[in-house]
Amino acid sequence: MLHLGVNIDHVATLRQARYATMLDSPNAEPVLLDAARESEAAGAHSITVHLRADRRHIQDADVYLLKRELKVKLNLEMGNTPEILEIALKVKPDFVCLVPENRKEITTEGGLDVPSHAAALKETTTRLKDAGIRVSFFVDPVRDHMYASADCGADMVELHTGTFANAVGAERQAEVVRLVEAAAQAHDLGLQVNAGHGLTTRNVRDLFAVPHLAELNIGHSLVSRAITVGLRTSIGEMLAVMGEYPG
Ligand SMILES: CC(=O)[C@@H](O)[C@H](O)COP(=O)(O)O
Ligand SMILES: NCC(=O)COP(=O)(O)O
Repeated sequence: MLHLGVNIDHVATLRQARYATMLDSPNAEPVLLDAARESEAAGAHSITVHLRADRRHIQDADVYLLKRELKVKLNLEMGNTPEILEIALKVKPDFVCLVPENRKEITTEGGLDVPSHAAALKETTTRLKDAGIRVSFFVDPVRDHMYASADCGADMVELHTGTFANAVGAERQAEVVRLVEAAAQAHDLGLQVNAGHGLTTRNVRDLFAVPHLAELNIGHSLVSRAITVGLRTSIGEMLAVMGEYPG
């Protein structure tokens, strides 16, 4: 069964639009924990949050609160920096997904360059795994990056689907081929295969040619759709489509 990790970053984006950095201030809405609970009630298998260095959406206190209150597993996305690593080691989420981060980007623009940063990634992965945290690498569907992820000790890869989501026609088909090959390689290397970024109920069926998928992490489209139909319906619609995955 294909699992859904609901990314609630952009619930916090709306809260931060009023700079409600004091999470107990009267204008700190929407309440992130309410969104997490709605997601759980809708059938989310895990909750994903990205604690960015610039704290543009998720705040440190959110991560501690979610870890304490969630019934489902917590997946923390983070750049490989000493500051965020120390927080991860204190919070002890169930999973960490290491992602590239660029302060000026509007959203995550691609996967980690694993071969170029192998030593640093390996060291962080070891520290996280020693703390009992399963580690995922957010990667583009590139052969070398699958091998390098396994070499660094990652348990999982999350295949970056942003290029897939932005492509149309033949370009999307070409990206699907890359994702199919990368998923097969990662699986052969013993890595759990996840995917995410830019996925919607309109494009996700095109991804179903990719084998071995265990989990999709989806946020922006679910939160956007929730504005008109509510989070439970939005997540329910996605889970219904994901139920068609043949794997
Ligand atoms: C790594 C990733 O794909 C998610 O974190 C996604 O980027 C949502 O967060 P942002 O929109 O802040 O990038
Ligand atoms: N890692 C991808 C993720 O968590 C959600 O990405 P998006 O659906 O918000 O683009």
